[in-house]
This record gives sequence, structure tokens and C-alpha cells, in this order.
Amino acid sequence: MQTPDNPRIIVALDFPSDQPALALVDQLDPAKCRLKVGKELFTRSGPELVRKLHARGFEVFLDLKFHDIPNTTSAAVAAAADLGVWMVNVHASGGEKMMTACRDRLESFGKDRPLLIAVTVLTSMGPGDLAGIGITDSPEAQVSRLATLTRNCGLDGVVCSAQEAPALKAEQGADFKLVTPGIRPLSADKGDQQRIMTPTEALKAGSDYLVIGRPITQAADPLAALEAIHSEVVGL
Ligand SMILES: O=C(O)c1cc(=O)[nH]c(=O)n1[C@@H]1O[C@H](COP(=O)(O)O)[C@@H](O)[C@H]1O
Repeated sequence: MQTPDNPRIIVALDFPSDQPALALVDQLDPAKCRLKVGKELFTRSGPELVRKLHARGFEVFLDLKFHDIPNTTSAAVAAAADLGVWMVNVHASGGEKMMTACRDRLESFGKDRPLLIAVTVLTSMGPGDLAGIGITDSPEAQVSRLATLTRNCGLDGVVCSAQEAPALKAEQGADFKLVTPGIRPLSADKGDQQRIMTPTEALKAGSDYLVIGRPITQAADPLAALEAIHSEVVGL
């Protein structure tokens, strides 16, 4: 079994621009976390911010959730690989041809290619939302179907809720990476997240990487918050 490499904590940089993001990052330790850059921050600050994070020694998950025709999406994934990011993602609902094109395009980057991860069903979507787009199966069944498609297309794993991790590990195998948001230490506010788990519970459930935002970014002492979670999970 291939074990996920440390650090397993990914701090979500949900900031409107690079100044507050870098002010936070400069309090963190690249030995204890990786960083996630999403649509808002990337749209404002772009590849230059990613280069600044790399220069500070951090590995980056570029969370742009690409979803387009195979030619366009695979070119975008290759652009992310050129930038040197550690992980990049697409929507599994883009389908087999799209995911396979992305995987094939990354092969030329060899062993240094980014991990390629697919989003299944967003944690913000319930059964009513799925019905609204013509999917009458439960969210769990749809997650399972899209995770199987993702694995069959040769991708490295999926973003999912830690609550789905035990079933997905059993169905997809230990090497299929599970990247899970909705993580809350016992002492932290739940905020707008509904389906939460503690870091320890999530790793025991089968998560490989924990996406954590506000419990670290909004803490009075972000490094202390990161270190507390890191020491809780480092041996798991
Ligand atoms: O793709 C994601 O990262 C993501 C998917 C999902 O289904 N739910 C979810 O919360 N996220 C992200 O995970 C992070 C969670 O942040 P906190 O709730 O502050 O810990 C945010 O950047 C969300 O956008």
C-alpha cells in the first residue's frame, strides 16, 4: 500500500488577495502543512502568488476544479503542471474522455507530475440539488459512481467528505487518495460546515489529506493551531 506523504494538512487560503494570504502564510511552517489556492485568490493574484508560495518552501494544491471539453481541460491541467503545483483538480462529471485526456497530458511530466484529483459531488449539494440536475440517485450513490469512473480513468483520487471515506476506501482501494474538507478540531467553531469530523476521526476513517481553513486561518495564533493539529495527526 502506498502511504500518503506528509504533511497531510492542507491549509485553505480563502483570502481575497495576496496580502492577507501571505501575512498568514508567513506565520506557517512548510514542514507541517501544504497550501490550497482556490478560485478567488487565484483570479486576483494568479500564478505569481503560487510562485511566491513555492519560494517560501510550500507545496500547493491548485483548487480550480476544471470542467470543460477534454482539449481545454487537459491544457489547463498541463498549465498547472508547468507551474509546478503538487495537486490539481477537475470535476469528475466532466466525464471519462475529459479525465482520461487530463491524465494522458500529465504523463509527459513524469514522476514530478501533480497529483490529479476529481471532485465528485460538492458537499454543499443534497438530494434536492441532484434531482434539479436530473440525478435521482442519492448523493452517496453518485459519489460512489463518480469515484469509480475517476479511478477507472487513472486519476489519483477524489475530494469527498470524510464521512464518505470508509465506503470509498473499501470500494476503490487503499491507494486511491481521499482529500477531505469539513475538518474541525473539537475546540473549533463548526461555522457553515455541516458534515464535520475531527482530524483524528477523518484520518481513521480513511482520509489521506485534510483540507482545513478557518480553524487555522482565523485562529488568534495560526502557527499554534497548525502545530496542535499536526501533533494530533502526525503519528496516524
Ligand atoms: O474543494 C474543496 O476544497 C471543498 C469542497 C467541498 O465539498 N467542501 C469544502 O468545504 N471545500 C473547501 O474546503 C475549505 C474548507 O474551509 P473551512 O470550512 O474554513 O475549514 C474551503 O476552501 C472550501 O471551499
